[in-house]
Amino acid sequence: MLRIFRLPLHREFSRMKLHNNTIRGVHQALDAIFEQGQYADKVIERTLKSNPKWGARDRSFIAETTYEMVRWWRLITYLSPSNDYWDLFGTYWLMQGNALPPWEEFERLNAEKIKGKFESLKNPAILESIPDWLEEIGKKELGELWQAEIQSLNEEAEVVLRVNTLKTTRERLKNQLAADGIQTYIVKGYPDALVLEERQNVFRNPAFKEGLFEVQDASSQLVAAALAVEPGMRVIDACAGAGGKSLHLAALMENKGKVISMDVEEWKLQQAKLRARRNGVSIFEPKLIEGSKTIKRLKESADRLLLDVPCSGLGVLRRNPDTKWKLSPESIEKVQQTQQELLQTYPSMLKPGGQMVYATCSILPSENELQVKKFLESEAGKEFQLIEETKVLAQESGFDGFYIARLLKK
Ligand SMILES: C[S@@+](CC[C@H](N)C(=O)[O-])C[C@H]1O[C@@H](n2cnc3c(N)ncnc32)[C@H](O)[C@@H]1O
Repeated sequence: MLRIFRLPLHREFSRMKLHNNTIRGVHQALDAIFEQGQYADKVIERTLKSNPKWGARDRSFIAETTYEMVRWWRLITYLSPSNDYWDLFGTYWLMQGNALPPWEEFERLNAEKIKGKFESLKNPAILESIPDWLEEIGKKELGELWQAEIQSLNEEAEVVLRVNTLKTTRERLKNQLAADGIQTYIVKGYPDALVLEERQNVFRNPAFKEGLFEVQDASSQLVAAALAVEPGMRVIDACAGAGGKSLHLAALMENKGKVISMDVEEWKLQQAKLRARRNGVSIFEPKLIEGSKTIKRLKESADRLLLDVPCSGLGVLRRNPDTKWKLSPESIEKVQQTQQELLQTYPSMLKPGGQMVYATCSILPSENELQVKKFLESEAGKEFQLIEETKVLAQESGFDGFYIARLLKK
C-alpha cells in the first residue's frame, strides 16, 4: 500500500467500505467551511444533525475526515488533479495509503502521479499545509523552533478532561469512566487532567451531564492554576468567554469567595452561566462589559485578575485547523492591538499587592512576552513586576501552545 506522508492513518476507517453518501457529507461540510467561511466545529455539528440515519461510525468518519482535510487543505489541493470535491477526497484517501473503489467519481485519480508530485515538493509552506505568510511569520518569530512547532501543531489533538474537583476526584472519575468503557490516563504536572486513550464523544456520558468534568486541554489547565488563587478571594476573569477558566478558578477556590466573569459578548456569559450550574459553582457572577465605565467601577477591587486575552489561536491549531485559513497578518495585528489595550486598562481593577495572569493560546512572542515587556515599560505597567512566565510549545508539551505570565501589582 502506498502511504506517502505522515497523515494520521485511521485504521478503523481504512478498513471501512466507502459510502457515497458519507463522502457527500464531507463535501457538504467542506463547502460550508471553505466557500461560506463558516467555523469547522459548528459546520460538523450541523452536518451530522442533518442526517439522523448516519450511524456512530459514519459520524466519526465524517467529522474526522473533514477535520483532517481542513488541516491538510493546502497540500491536498496542491496534489489533487483538480479542485473538484471527489478529486480532493480521493487524493486525501490515497495519501494515507488507502485504496479507492472503482467508482467513476475517482476515475481521474492516479496514485503514482500524486506520489511523484509529493516527492518532488520542496516548498515548506505547502508541505506543512499553511499559508505563505504564516511560514514567514513563524520563521521570523520562532526561528529554528518553528519547523518542529508547526509539525506538532499539525497533529491531531488529544481529548483532555479537567476533573471538577468540586464534585469528584480524579481517581473516582477515572474509575467511573472506565466502567463505561472510556479509558483514560493521567499525565504528570497536570493535577486535574485525564487524557482519553481513544478519541470519542464524551458529552453524552452521564458523568458530563452531572458536571463531573469539562473538556479542556492540558495546557489550558495551567492558566487558572498559575493565578495562585485561594478560597475566599475576589477574582476577576476579565475575558471569560464561555467560562472555561472561571469554572476552574472556582474549583481551585473550593467554591468560596467570588469569581466575576466578564466579557463583551453576552451570549458567551449565558453559556458560562449554564456551565456553572452544571459544575455546581455558586460563586460565579457574570458581568457584561458595556464600555470603559464597567472597568472603572471595579477599580482596585480584585485580589486576582485573569487576562485570558483574545489572540490569534495559533497555539490551538490542532483543535481548530481552520484557523490557519481564516487568519491573516492584518487580523493578527489587530488582535495584538486589542491585547495591548486590555493590558493598558484592565489591570486597574486589581488591588495593590494583587496578582494577575496574562495568557494567550498563541505561540508568537509578539502576542506574548513582547506584549508583557511593552506593558511593563509603559506608564500603566510601572507598578507591576513579572513574577514568572511559562512558554508552552506544542512540540515540548505534546498539548496546545500557550503563554502564561504572572505579574504582581506593587
Ligand atoms: C481566549 S478567549 C477567552 C476564553 C475563556 N477564558 C475560556 O477559558 O473559555 C478571549 C475572550 O475575550 C473576549 N473579548 C474580546 N474583546 C474583549 C474586551 N475588549 N474585553 C473583554 N473581553 C473581550 C472574547 O469575546 C473572548 O471570549
